[in-house]
Amino acid sequence: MTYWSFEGRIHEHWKDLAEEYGPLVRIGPNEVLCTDGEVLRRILAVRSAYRKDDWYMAGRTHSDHDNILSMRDKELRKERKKKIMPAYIGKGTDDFEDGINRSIAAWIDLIERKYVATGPDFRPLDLAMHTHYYSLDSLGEVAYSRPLGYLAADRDVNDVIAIPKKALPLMIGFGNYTPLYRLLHKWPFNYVLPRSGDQAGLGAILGISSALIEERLRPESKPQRDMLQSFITNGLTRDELNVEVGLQFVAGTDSIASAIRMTLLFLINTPSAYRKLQSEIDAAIASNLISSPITNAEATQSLPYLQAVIREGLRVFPPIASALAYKNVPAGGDVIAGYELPAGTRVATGAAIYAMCRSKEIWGPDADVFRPERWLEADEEELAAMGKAAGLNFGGGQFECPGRVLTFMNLNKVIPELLRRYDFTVVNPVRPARIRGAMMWLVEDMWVRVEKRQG
Ligand code: HEM
Repeated sequence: MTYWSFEGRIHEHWKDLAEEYGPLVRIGPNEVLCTDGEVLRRILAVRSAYRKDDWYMAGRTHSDHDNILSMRDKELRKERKKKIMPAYIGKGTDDFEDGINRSIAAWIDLIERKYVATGPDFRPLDLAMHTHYYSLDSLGEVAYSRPLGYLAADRDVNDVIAIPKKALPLMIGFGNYTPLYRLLHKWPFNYVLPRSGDQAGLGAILGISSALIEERLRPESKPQRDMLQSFITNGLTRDELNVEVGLQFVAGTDSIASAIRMTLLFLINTPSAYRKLQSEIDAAIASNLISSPITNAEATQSLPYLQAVIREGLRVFPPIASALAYKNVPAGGDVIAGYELPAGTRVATGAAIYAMCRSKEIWGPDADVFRPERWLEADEEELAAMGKAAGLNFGGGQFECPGRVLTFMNLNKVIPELLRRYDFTVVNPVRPARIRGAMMWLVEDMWVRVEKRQG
């Protein structure tokens, strides 16, 4: 497991094991991989007695305090969720769309200034980096009411993207030895972890978010209507603010960047789907069905093919595909696929995502193919089953990702805004990008040529 983790291909290994051995595979002395959708939903359900395993310590952004991802105690999790969920569903905040619109405008402005090809003369654009700059700025807009400035700088300021990319394979590799995590969070080993105020890497982002929190907590500062303000209003303490805001950057930027960039890459490489989507967008513009910038409601109501593209993009390339995300079998044990599992057994629910999203049993012989049409051809019953399987992308039940609303809003807006203006082609069709999986995807060199569309 460690070897495959360092190689960046552990997700393929899980998929192969599930194909070879069926819905329950013993992957370690006390560890199993389960790919039975019904069982997974039962494990994750709101009332399930399963709890997060200590593996989740990997999700800590600060050694001394847990965030909602790393927190394992059920009661503490419930309490914390009550305080953070209003922000995630936009209760009491300004419309998330305003912030997203500002970031899309900044990205388009950057493309217009530097990357539009004129004849043979063109400057390649790295979609791997640009999608990440966009997601950092857009989260800054909705979380703090200000962009972090990555699109304006058009570079990885303080290596906040490059350094975590180097660290993630190590974290995932060591994640196979959970006791090492416990050690890593203790003095003096915790000195190797990122710290707020570091000059570079995640620590630099934690420093920026901590400064913004301090600024907002000053008695004289004017309250805003953003996620940070909602966290404060709902009672998060200074320490809790730091860990929850830090987590937003860990969980909510690379994931959205990956969803945008991989959906775009699959579209570029599937010209029939690319053209169909552009035609749908053009027809909607001609019939005045969508504004500029497009609203989330318009995208969901007037662009059915876009909806299919988004669902297919998330299915074929799940943004978080190689996290083990162990949950512990509760007291009394459990029976899965006819096997009795004792209390404490670790069920790798996260490792199931890629295997399920690419399962031929669920999706048919073309499971590995990007084919948005499958979402439009399915009848109601099939659609419900497909939605359930692909929905695992966001976890589920008591462990469900709270960033779902933001994710779909970003995809609904960014993809049509780019495709209505530009045509993208990959610079190197033989190797469109360098991609490795390490919980998130480590994507480099996704160079594209951008041409402005006529008319
Ligand atoms: C394509 C986008 C995304 C995907 C696929 C995704 C997926 C996931 C998954 C699989 C989990 C873990 C479930 C588990 O522990 O079993 C998770 C948790 C989480 N995600 Fe997301 N996520 C996405 C975007 C976001 C965004 C945009 C944010 C925030 C701005 C976010 C914040 C979180 C948080 C805070 C948790 C921890 C929840 C908890 O433990 O209760 N995610 N996400």
